[in-house]
Amino acid sequence: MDKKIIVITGASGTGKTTISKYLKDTYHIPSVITHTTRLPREGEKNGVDYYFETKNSFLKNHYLEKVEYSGNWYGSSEESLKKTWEKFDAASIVVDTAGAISYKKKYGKNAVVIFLEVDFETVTDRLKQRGDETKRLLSRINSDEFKRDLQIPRELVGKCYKISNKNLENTKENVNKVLKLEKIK
Ligand SMILES: Nc1ncnc2c1ncn2[C@@H]1O[C@H](COP(=O)(O)OP(=O)(O)OP(=O)(O)O)[C@@H](O)[C@H]1O
Ligand SMILES: Nc1nc2c(ncn2[C@@H]2O[C@H](COP(=O)(O)O)[C@@H](O)[C@H]2O)c(=O)[nH]1
Repeated sequence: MDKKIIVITGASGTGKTTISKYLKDTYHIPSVITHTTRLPREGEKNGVDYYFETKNSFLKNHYLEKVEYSGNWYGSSEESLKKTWEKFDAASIVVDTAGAISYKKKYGKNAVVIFLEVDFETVTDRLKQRGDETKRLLSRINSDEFKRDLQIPRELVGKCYKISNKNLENTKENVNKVLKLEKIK
């Protein structure tokens, strides 16, 4: 079987991490952990949610792609994906749309891109409820990256699955359908 990377993308707060956890809990599809210079949120653990880096340590790693998002750096390594593929046929990764474009370009049909769509008001409410600190939340929802990621970028039009994440149960059903169509599960 071809190795697959399920690339979960969309604006901050659209539910990407929630869906990657669903894939892990329900289908045992592991998530590739990425690196960030952002400080951990309450409850986040190094090596589980992210590899938390300083600006200096971030620069020492080699990345397949890296981005600046709302004032912090994020990057993912090819080595982590290859290590995961040694043990599993499919893995997931949570990235912004710039990252999703990079994965699609590099892995073609082996990159199954899921774009999660939620309207601006709902996503803002969800970020508040998640406990994001007000100053950071405002700076994030006003960032160019956040606004950009509310829509599918032209590079991914016709090359990704768009799923509305209004209702989580419906979203999971739609994700199940993608896994079947792509012969992942
Ligand atoms: N369908 C849904 N209905 C209501 N709440 C949801 C739904 N999906 C996710 N959430 C909640 O919305 C919040 C944001 O979800 P999540 O952290 O998964 O988003 P994200 O896209 O990974 O965000 P970020 O890019 O900022 O890391 C979480 O508190 C999550 O529990
Ligand atoms: N292109 C990449 N985007 C990444 C990576 N790791 C996370 N992300 C995305 O950044 C924003 C902000 O994340 P947050 O955890 O601070 O809310 C979000 O869209 C993530 O999906 C990465 O390695 N590359």
